Amino acid sequence: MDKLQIRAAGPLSGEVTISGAKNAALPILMASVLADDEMRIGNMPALRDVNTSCELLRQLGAKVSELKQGVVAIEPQHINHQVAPYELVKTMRASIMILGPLLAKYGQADVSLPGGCAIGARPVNLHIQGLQAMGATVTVEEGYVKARIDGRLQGARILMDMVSVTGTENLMMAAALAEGTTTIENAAREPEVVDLANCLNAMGANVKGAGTDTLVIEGVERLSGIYYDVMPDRIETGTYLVAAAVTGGSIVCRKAAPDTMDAVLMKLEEAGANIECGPDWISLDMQGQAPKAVDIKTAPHPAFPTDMQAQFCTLNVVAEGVSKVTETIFENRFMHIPELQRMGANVDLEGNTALIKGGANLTGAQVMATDLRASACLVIAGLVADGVTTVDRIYHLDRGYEHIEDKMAGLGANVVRVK
Ligand SMILES: CC(=O)N[C@H]1[C@@H](OP(=O)(O)OP(=O)(O)OC[C@H]2O[C@@H](n3ccc(=O)[nH]c3=O)[C@H](O)[C@@H]2O)O[C@H](CO)[C@@H](O)[C@@H]1O
Ligand SMILES: C=C(OP(=O)(O)O)C(=O)O
Repeated sequence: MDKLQIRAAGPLSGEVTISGAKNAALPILMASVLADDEMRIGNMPALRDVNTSCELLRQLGAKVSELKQGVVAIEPQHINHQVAPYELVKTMRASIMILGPLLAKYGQADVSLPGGCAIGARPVNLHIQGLQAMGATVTVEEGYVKARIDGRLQGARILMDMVSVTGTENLMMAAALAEGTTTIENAAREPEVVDLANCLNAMGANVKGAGTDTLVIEGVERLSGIYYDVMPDRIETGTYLVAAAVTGGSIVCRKAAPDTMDAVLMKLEEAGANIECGPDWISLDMQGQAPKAVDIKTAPHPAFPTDMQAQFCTLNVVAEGVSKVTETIFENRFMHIPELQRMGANVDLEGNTALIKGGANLTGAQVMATDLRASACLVIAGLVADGVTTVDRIYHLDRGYEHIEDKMAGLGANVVRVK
């Protein structure tokens, strides 16, 4: 199994090109099921989750091919099978987003229940309730969500109990081909939800309100295949910016989307970074200074994203001052703290809050990555630790970071993949 070995190599400097967003690419790949003809999706990141999604589409019968680097062509008209098996779903929870498109297009879908993961239980009750409100019969049998509808799904008013990103996306895709109007209240406002809505509208859908908490979707009878470029990954961008801040460095992120990153950029400025933005770039300069500790509380967009919480824990561990990091989205998203403690971090965990005393001199250790962003925060810690840090189980990282060792090396870091 691959590992990453990291040695401190001074402040990060230079430029890094940001990839397409995992969390936009995955729903857009699932949305291709809704099209009558070929979809071409560009700015597709080379990630394990993208490969898994392509494999899922192939298992359904779709023809999927990589045209050139970063462009995937999908011919959904060959789909002849509506089952998403456990073997694939267990490796990627986002597979649940095939449920809405398959049901809306074919009237049936059997999707393995994704189950929990390291960060929490992650139920899908809101996805199921929304489809039921649209007239579907949904049962859970032998670990599978089995959904059926005779004819088309019916537009409905759906009030989401909690803000759910993939729940909103699943129901938006289903509603795009439903009969009549669907209203989704308390919808997620994440930029990736907006990217999916833009893609669906380009395919011929009528989705209004994306980016607000109320979506109004007029169902249409058919959607066409189109070319669409996936938006830049704001979490990957944030990860490199935090890495630069932790090392007291100065970097530029190219092909980024600064307008999707307000909460993260505000916190980096509060930590002492000098941030400048252009239409598609962000620069960060710490002017050789160590970061200052910042309090963080995660919440749905536009507040601070849970997917950046672990990286900011590492920043706070080495920063000047004390800080409080509160996680409100997932019940178990502090699995990185014990690993950071093994490297010398000074952290007290109290329920959903980490109290962090900054200024730690970290030492390299063998650490275990338990989820995607936990892995990223350990890599960042390794950039300033004395000695060698070895991050194990990096298949988590490969789910969400394209060629992380190459991109880090481009910024002057010493990060090596060991087979
Ligand atoms: C592929 C993708 O886009 N993943 C992102 C998505 O995950 P995902 O869409 O799975 O996360 P949700 O927004 O659904 O989860 C938010 C909260 O709602 C709860 N919940 C969710 C659905 C449901 O039916 N019932 C329920 O109780 C969850 O347990 C969690 O506590 O948003 C998360 C929160 O921003 C991010 O961390 C993930 O990177
Ligand atoms: C939790 C994440 O992803 P997923 O929902 O795919 O598990 C993430 O991207 O940090």
